[in-house]
Amino acid sequence: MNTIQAQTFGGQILRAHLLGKDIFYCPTDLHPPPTPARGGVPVLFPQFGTLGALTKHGFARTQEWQVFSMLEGCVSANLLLTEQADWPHRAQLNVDASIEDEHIDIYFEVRNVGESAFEWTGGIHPYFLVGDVLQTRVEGLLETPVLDLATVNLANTAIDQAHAITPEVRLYSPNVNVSLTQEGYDAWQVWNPSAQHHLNDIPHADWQRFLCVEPVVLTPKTLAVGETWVGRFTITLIDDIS
Ligand SMILES: O=P(O)(O)OC[C@H]1O[C@H](O)[C@H](O)[C@@H](O)[C@@H]1O
Repeated sequence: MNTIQAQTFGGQILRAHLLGKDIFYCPTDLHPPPTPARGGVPVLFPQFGTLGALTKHGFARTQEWQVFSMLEGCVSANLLLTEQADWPHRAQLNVDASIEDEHIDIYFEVRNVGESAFEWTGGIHPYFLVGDVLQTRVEGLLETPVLDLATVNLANTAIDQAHAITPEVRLYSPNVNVSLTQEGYDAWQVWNPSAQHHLNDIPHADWQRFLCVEPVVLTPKTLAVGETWVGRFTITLIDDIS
């Protein structure tokens, strides 16, 4: 059965079970709030990473959202993000995810409901459960048509690369083979913390179990008052291992 599970903290999808496969890495012992949950699909807004002066990856992932599970296999999460320190704006964020047949569709919508225009970066940060990142490759990135994770020295160094956007990339791994398609974003960020990581919110060896391939907005987008931006991200299970 296809199922999808989310939590209100961060409006975060945690797990999705698609045609018998767990798609996302998510530790069983998640650190409780206010630590952002490391796993599933965090939402990053209004700042990607350290691309500005705000808190890393913005505030959305550490707020309590409203989550509605309307039907089995559908999640709708909403957050009215009000003024924060150094961010005197208001944004309505919606994440709508549905899982059907061999797809997971995730819509991320940002609407400026304040009284001033704002710039933002961000996006979504899926942790794909790959089984073994050292036997994983990503195909279809513009500058690196075949990114073979076995060759990037993850024993010593993290991979943290931004690639110009392409409509589709494919992730081939021992756990899942998926096609990733998007509209609205401007980059794919590829991240794995390597064996040398200092993350204290996952079992140490788990670095090898996931790879993040993130549809993101890295060039600041301006949203005028009342304007809405929509990003679409679709994960499709594929069978061929070429
Ligand atoms: O540890 P976090 O704050 O959740 O960030 C995890 C990672 O997110 C993104 O992939 C960034 O590109 C990385 O630089 C960052 O380390």
